[in-house]
Amino acid sequence: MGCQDEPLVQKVWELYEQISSLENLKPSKDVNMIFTKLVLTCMPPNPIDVTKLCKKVQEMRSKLIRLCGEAEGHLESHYSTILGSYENPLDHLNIFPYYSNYLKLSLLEFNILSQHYTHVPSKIAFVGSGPLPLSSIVLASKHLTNTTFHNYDIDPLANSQAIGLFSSDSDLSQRMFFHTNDIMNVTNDLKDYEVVFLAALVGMDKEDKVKVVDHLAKYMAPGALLMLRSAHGARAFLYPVLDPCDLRGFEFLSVFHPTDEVVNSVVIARKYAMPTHSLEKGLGPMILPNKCAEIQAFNHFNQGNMIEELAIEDKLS
Ligand SMILES: C[S@@+](CC[C@H](N)C(=O)[O-])C[C@H]1O[C@@H](n2cnc3c(N)ncnc32)[C@H](O)[C@@H]1O
Repeated sequence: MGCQDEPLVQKVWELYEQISSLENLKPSKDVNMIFTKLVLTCMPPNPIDVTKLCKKVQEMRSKLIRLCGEAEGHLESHYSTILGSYENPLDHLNIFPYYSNYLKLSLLEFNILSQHYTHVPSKIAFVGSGPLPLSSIVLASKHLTNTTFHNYDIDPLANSQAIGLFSSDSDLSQRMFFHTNDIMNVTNDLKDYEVVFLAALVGMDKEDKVKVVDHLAKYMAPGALLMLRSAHGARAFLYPVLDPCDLRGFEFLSVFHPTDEVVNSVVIARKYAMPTHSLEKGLGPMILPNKCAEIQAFNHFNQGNMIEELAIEDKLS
């Protein structure tokens, strides 16, 4: 499979060259047009497996993911500034071009969470909330209306922009908290959260993202849920991909690959109830996710979207 001979790879490569030659990635007609083309080019069905691409294309992919992340940050900051100028910012969220995507993504995440968590979480952490924390806003205002959200961002400017959006909202201003910190420096506080969400742009490649997941596995409470965003098919040109075997210390529960305009795949996993070293002695449930090769995934379809769960054979008994 593909180096630059694949038509899709050629198209993405052309767009990458246009993006990397832009003067800057701040929102403008040209920037918006090129990124819209890129997102449409990567829309399913594009069953490309990016792990099988040649080295040159892999290098392009990791640069493109970083460029997309930079552009997303500028886009959020731009609209957060505009929203912050309104008297009631949260009444005008629909000025953000991808607001409807967040409505769909947050509904999807809430539904998947509800399948694995029987009661309403009281405290949630959102890691990588950004200058426009739409995931937390939509989840808190439309789905988890009694839950407190602790938003973490490494960028103080992102948090100061985000905080400015809530002052006029009597409900959310009491339930949204912001912490400026690299999540890798947050330790004991992580055990307070029943659910931790990990934004797609925390960890810009698999290696960095796995480091964050390992850190969360070390400090999250046993049994707590991790919801993270990945990508599938050609959308892996836009975001890093995490596989079940990357979730060391967690029991992989499921991954959902949307086929509509929601770009991110949604992964849910549960922190093992006991330290993984005791699991390896066969004292706990079956396979550890890091034994990838021994896990067979099976897919079943739900309204055209693909849900992957794992048929885990008992290899330790
Ligand atoms: C652009 S936002 C996207 C999230 C989006 N606003 C949402 O609601 O889903 C991603 C944010 O992750 C933050 N980030 C990246 N690495 C991080 C880290 N190690 N710790 C905390 N925040 C991080 C970036 O500063 C950025 O603001």
